[in-house]
Amino acid sequence: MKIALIGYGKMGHEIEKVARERGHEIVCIIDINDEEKFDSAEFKSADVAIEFSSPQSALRNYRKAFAADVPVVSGTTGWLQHLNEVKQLCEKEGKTFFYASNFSLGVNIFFAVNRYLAEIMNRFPDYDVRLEETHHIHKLDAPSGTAISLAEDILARIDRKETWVLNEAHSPHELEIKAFREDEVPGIHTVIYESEADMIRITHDAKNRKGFALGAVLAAEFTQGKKGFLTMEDLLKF
Ligand SMILES: NC(=O)C1=CN([C@@H]2O[C@H](COP(=O)(O)OP(=O)(O)OC[C@H]3O[C@@H](n4cnc5c(N)ncnc54)[C@H](O)[C@@H]3O)[C@@H](O)[C@H]2O)C=CC1
Ligand SMILES: O=C(O)C1=N[C@H](C(=O)O)C[C@H](O)C1
Repeated sequence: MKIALIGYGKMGHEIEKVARERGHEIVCIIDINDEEKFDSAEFKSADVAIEFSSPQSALRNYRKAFAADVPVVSGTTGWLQHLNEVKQLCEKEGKTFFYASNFSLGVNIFFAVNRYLAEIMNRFPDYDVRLEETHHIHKLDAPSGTAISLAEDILARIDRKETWVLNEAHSPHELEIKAFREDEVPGIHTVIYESEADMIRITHDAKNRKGFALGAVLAAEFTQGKKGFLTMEDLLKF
């Protein structure tokens, strides 16, 4: 496949490696201040663009890629206030867009375990639930996109929780998410259930960025011949 990269930072470099190992060609690399490249023949020749940039630039990049009729796979976090707009572009204008707050297989298995545990815990109100995430000090958004996905899955299943909050919860109906920033940590997410008697903790701890990058390239391969808004549930079928 011919792949364009939008955002050539930590993830862009990791994705380039995995994509080349899987036999793909990188036809165009667009980083900050490269906007004219969206109009280039190289970009327009791409079968798909993989976008990992910043919360502030993601939506503009999607629009630019769609205008060139290039499908987009994006892992950028912190832009979800525009989600409905992007879904509408897919539905009304037949664009292809694959989004995941976390592309790693391990995290998507962890999401399934989180959903199952939340279903059980809905019947046990003695347990309070909270989330913690730890990432490298360069991360621009908090809480992480992955923590928000975990929180939304919990809110959909635990009736006693109504909304998530970053930092301290002030009511039992709030689901607390604590975000820590330390050194070069690739990403740790923990869901904690605590009663007066005990504590149950489930954790996903990324050892590096390879899992995110492989998932993004698999998603790019999956977009071929497909239209609409796609997610890891479409790719992994669980
Ligand atoms: N969904 C997932 O599995 C994962 C998501 N992420 C998310 O991906 C995003 C990027 O992460 P990293 O690569 O670690 O960040 P990074 O800061 O290392 O790289 C971002 C790159 O985007 C570039 N950029 C900034 N504005 C741009 C623009 N307007 N157009 C094109 N490029 C632009 C920057 O110059 C930089 O090279 C973050 O939002 C992060 O949370 C990160 C890892 C996994
Ligand atoms: O910024 C990162 O590094 C990561 N961002 C994603 C998120 O916000 O959940 C995924 C992963 O945790 C790494």
